[in-house]
Amino acid sequence: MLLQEFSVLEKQPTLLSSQLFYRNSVADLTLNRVMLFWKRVDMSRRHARSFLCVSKDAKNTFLLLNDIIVARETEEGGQKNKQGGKKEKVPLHSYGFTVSYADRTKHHRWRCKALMFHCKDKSQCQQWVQTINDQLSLLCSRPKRLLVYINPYSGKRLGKRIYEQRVAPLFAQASISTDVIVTKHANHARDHLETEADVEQYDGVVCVGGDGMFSEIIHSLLYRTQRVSGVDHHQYDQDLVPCDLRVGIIPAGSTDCICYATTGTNDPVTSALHIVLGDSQPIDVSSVHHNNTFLRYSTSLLGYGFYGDMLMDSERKRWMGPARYDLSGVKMFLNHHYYKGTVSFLPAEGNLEFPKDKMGCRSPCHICKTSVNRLSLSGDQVCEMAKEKSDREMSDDGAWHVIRGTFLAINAVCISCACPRSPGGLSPSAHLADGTMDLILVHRASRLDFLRHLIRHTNKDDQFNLSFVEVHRVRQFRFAPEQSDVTSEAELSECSRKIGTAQVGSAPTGPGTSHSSWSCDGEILPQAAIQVSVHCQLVKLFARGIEWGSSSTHSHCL
Ligand SMILES: Nc1ncnc2c1ncn2[C@@H]1O[C@H](COP(=O)(O)OP(=O)(O)OP(=O)(O)O)[C@@H](O)[C@H]1O
Ligand SMILES: CCCCCCCCCCCCC/C=C/[C@@H](O)[C@H](CO)NC(C)=O
Ligand SMILES: [Ca+2]
Repeated sequence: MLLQEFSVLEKQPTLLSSQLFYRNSVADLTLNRVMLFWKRVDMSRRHARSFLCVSKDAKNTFLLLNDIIVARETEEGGQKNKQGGKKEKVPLHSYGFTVSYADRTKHHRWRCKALMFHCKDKSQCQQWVQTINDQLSLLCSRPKRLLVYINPYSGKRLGKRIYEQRVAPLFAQASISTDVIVTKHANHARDHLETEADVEQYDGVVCVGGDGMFSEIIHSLLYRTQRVSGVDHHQYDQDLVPCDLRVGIIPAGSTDCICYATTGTNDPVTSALHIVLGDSQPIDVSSVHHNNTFLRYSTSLLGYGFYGDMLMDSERKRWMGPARYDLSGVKMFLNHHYYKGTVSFLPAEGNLEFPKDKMGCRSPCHICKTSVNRLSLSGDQVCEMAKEKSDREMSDDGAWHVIRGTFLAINAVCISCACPRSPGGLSPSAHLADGTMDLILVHRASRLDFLRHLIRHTNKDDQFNLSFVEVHRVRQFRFAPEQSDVTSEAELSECSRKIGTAQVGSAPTGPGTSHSSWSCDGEILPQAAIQVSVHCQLVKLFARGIEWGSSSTHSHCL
């Protein structure tokens, strides 16, 4: 924070101010509506001198109220600090209080830290604790009650331990009450949330697991929201109603790309702190239809060809944990299958950036801020947008682009899909909440070229700057696989066995057949012919997007 900004915030009306002890020195501590700040007093001078003006180490002189978790009275004789440090000496007074706060550390990770102040008597100490906590209770975006689902089999099967050891203590510290359900089978969370849970009593739902668990949660929340609002999600062109309840993700899965792309890391403590502080980040969701039947929602990767085949192969290796993706990835790379089909898409119009621009989505993102959710618009604005939409569709073939080709991969992402394996993600400059998705078409190419493309996901080179790769920012797309005349009964029954849901008459999909299958956030879709439409800001997360800079940026440093 700049000194000028600090000076503005400092001038807010004072709520409480006293002289007390901080780090064995006398300090003037002040609380106003936006921050807690302190100035060390130089006792050797007649007039108190501001620590801010004289110290070379001007760190830790203020905390924004938004970053404070809680204030508590400290036990007599000092308290071990949270990082396992030494007991702080209590020099003159045995009464003290601790202020816990969220501190930004390297690589977008946050940690819970604590500051200790010592008071002259117990009543002063109590007054400080009470006043700080009263102010915190006015921050109404902070959750008080959460419903938590833990998938004990996600990723390396550490979900339960991660929650109990690293997350639950933070929730307890912030006085958040929780109902915790450890799932017993796939879709347990989805069914419970949809039919049994009394969602009205919660301020949010937390899933401990990976992208698949997040997908379960948002499916039930979105089903419920559309049902309550009388919206039929089977209608492809229907505007969907956004879900009010926020979702928190404690990463414990194999990919964790929703968490990584919305917080900048896959760190459980960071996610827990975003939840505790009540952050809110909307994200786009796409709906996938086959004819006029709704299939699924997607927030991360909708992938046909390479990723679809890889996902289908990796499902049989789930017991291997995250390594299953590496093995299946290598296998599919060596198989080098390509698939014929026709992709049609409606490009995103308006004042938008493009996927090849180097500007990513960084918080606070002006692109996402100005991309409004339809339901937050006035009646006139809705009419205007509806007219634009119908004009666009009337001029139909002019607006829709059609590409017939042979593809190694077709990927559609609403967000960057950054994850530990690919820190930039499948589309590094995709926006979290701009109402568009990036459609990446990887045309037939040699193995070596495809390898170059894949490797560029893992480094800073541009994976789109290759002649066989094209990328478009779109609002809708359709895919039709080329009809195969080699479909045999054996292929059909193999397909039904693999996905369990194949309809009689649908073409077989997957490696070794003429059609691939779509992986939709880790689930295999039963049909290859799909229509996809993006819905702007349909779901909200306890996150704040990726902030500028990856190194330590203490909010309390001047
Ligand atoms: N108790 C359970 N037993 C078996 N499967 C479960 C259980 N609970 C949830 N699932 C299913 O497990 C699937 C995968 O879980 P999850 O996404 O948490 O982990 P992952 O696949 O390791 O991670 P990622 O999706 O990030 O790659 C989910 O789609 C979910 O439906
Ligand atoms: C030879 C090196 C190749 C490295 C290629 C790395 C590319 C990794 C990109 C992964 C993006 C993952 C997007 C997220 C998808 C999830 O929905 C899904 C289910 O969890 N996970 C996967 C792996 O499909
Ligand atoms: Ca988007």
